[in-house]
Parts: sequence; structure tokens; C-alpha cells
Amino acid sequence: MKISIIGAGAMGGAMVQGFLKGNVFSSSDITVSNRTHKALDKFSQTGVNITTDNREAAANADIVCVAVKPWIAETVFKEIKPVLDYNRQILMTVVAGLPSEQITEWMKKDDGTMIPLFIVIPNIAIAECSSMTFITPIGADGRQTDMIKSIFDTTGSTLVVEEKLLPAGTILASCGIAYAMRYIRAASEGGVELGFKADDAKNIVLQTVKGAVDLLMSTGNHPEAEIDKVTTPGGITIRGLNAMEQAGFTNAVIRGLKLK
Ligand SMILES: NC(=O)C1=CN([C@@H]2O[C@H](COP(=O)(O)OP(=O)(O)OC[C@H]3O[C@@H](n4cnc5c(N)ncnc54)[C@H](OP(=O)(O)O)[C@@H]3O)[C@@H](O)[C@H]2O)C=CC1
Ligand SMILES: O=C(O)[C@@H]1CCC=N1
Repeated sequence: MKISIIGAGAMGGAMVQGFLKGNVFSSSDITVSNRTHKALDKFSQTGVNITTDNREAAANADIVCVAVKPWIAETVFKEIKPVLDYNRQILMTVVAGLPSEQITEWMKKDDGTMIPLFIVIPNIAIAECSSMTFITPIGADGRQTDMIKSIFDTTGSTLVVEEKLLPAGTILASCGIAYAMRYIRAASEGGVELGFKADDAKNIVLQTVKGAVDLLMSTGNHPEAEIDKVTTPGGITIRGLNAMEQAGFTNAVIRGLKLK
């Protein structure tokens, strides 16, 4: 099974890292295509195939993934359309906010034939095989969907969803990882104010967040159930939580998630 990724930026690069780390594809089965050579340099040690020819990359793969910015997507889809074999290949896109209706309009042949399409929305932690990835099949059969899901199952957790849930998934997980990191930054800065060196503060916060995730994942508990175990009556944790809420913590997070 060969995959070509068109667009070697933050997401394209993270996908390659995850695929190699998760042993999903061997390096010789991955091709990365980018407009300029500069972004391809980082792959030189990995053994993946690199090219600046999108059509060549698209023609020589079983799965063709478009990973360019939204405003460049139309050019790339239309560029590779003539070389795609609609009976043999699968088209994939990680472009956020690009509806299947639009892609179908660009990619549908004159006789109405459409290539099997997957809209896949990972987050940047796919580089560490720790992504939350949403998958929406469009005109693909169950076998193709199982195959695509099994690829991304090796790079973290997956959820096959209807297209209408993709914007929410993108915000909660793909943008959400940045929001989680902003908490980590804020807590680290607080740690420095409390007296730790910056690196120590960051490492303490990272281990603390990891502990929270490990606990919630292994128990399946609601966060509030675990919080109850920490908040000694009259103690300092509840005072801290209440001060954070007074400053608008929960409200700020929900407002950020609902911003369009
Ligand atoms: N970053 C993230 O966390 C997530 C991103 N996405 C989606 O992934 C897509 C890519 O985002 P991201 O990786 O962050 O963006 P980047 O800007 O980091 O990467 C895009 C890459 O595409 C290349 N490129 C531009 N034009 C072409 C072209 N015509 N042919 C081939 N390559 C080209 C750019 O090369 P050059 O620099 O030379 O122009 C660049 O390396 C977006 O649509 C985004 O919505 C989805 C989920 C999460
Ligand atoms: O900010 C963005 O638009 C992209 C999509 C999800 C993460 N980054």
C-alpha cells in the first residue's frame, strides 16, 4: 500500500512522522510532494520519496492525501484530477472546513463518476501516534473505510463521523490541542511565579496533565469525580478552583470553542 501526501507542512510532516513511528507504511511506500524543496529537506533522513511534482506523486499511490492550506486546495485538486485512477485509488484530504460537496464539484468527472473520498481530520499529535482523528467517508465502501480507519488507529484514537460533526471535531481536537497547550503555558508561568525555574515548572505541569489524563482514561470517571477527591473541604484546591472560575475559566474555554 502506497500513500502520497501533497503538502509537506505542519500536518503533512506530522502524518509522515506518525506513519513511520506507527509502522503503518514503510518509508519507501510514502511519497511527499511540496511546491518548494525547502519543506522537503526535513524528510531527507527518513527515506521517504520526495518530489515537487504533485501529479507524479498522485499517480504513483493507492491513497492520495491533500494536505495544503484551504485556499490552495482547489488548485491542487484540479491539478491532480487528470492523473487519478478513480477505479483504483482513494482520495483523502485533511483540509479543515472544506466540504465534500465542494471537493465533489471539483473532482467529479463529466460522466458523474467520483473517486472514493475520505475527509480526515487529525491533530498535530499524530507525529507521536497520539492523535484524535476524525474520519468521514464519502462514497467509499465499508472495506475502504475499515482500511483507512485501521491506518489511523495506529496513530492514535479514531472516530468515524458524519460530515456534519467534522467542524466540532476539528475545534475540540485539532484546535483543542493548542488550547490544552495554552493551559500548560499558563500553569508553567504560574509555576515560575511560585518559585520554580521555567523548565522545571513546565516539566511539573506536563507530568501533572499527563497524570490527569492517565487517571481519567483508566477510571473512565468524569473529571468532577476525580476533582472531588482532591478538594479537601476548606482546603487550598477548592479556593484555587473558585478563583479560576471567578476569573472566567470555564466560560473562557467554552467561548473559545464556540467561536466561529
Ligand atoms: N496544522 C494543524 O494542526 C492541522 C491542519 N489541518 C489542515 O491541514 C492543511 C495543511 O495545514 P498545515 O500543514 O498546518 O499548513 P502548512 O502551511 O504548514 O503546510 C502546507 C504545505 O503545503 C505546501 N504547498 C503550498 N502550495 C502547494 C502546492 N501547490 N503543491 C504542493 N504543496 C504546496 C506548502 O509549501 P510552501 O511552504 O513551499 O508553500 C506547505 O509546506 C490545512 O488545510 C489545515 O486546515 C487539519 C488539522 C490540523
Ligand atoms: O487553525 C486551523 O485552521 C487549522 C485547522 C485545525 C488546526 N489548525
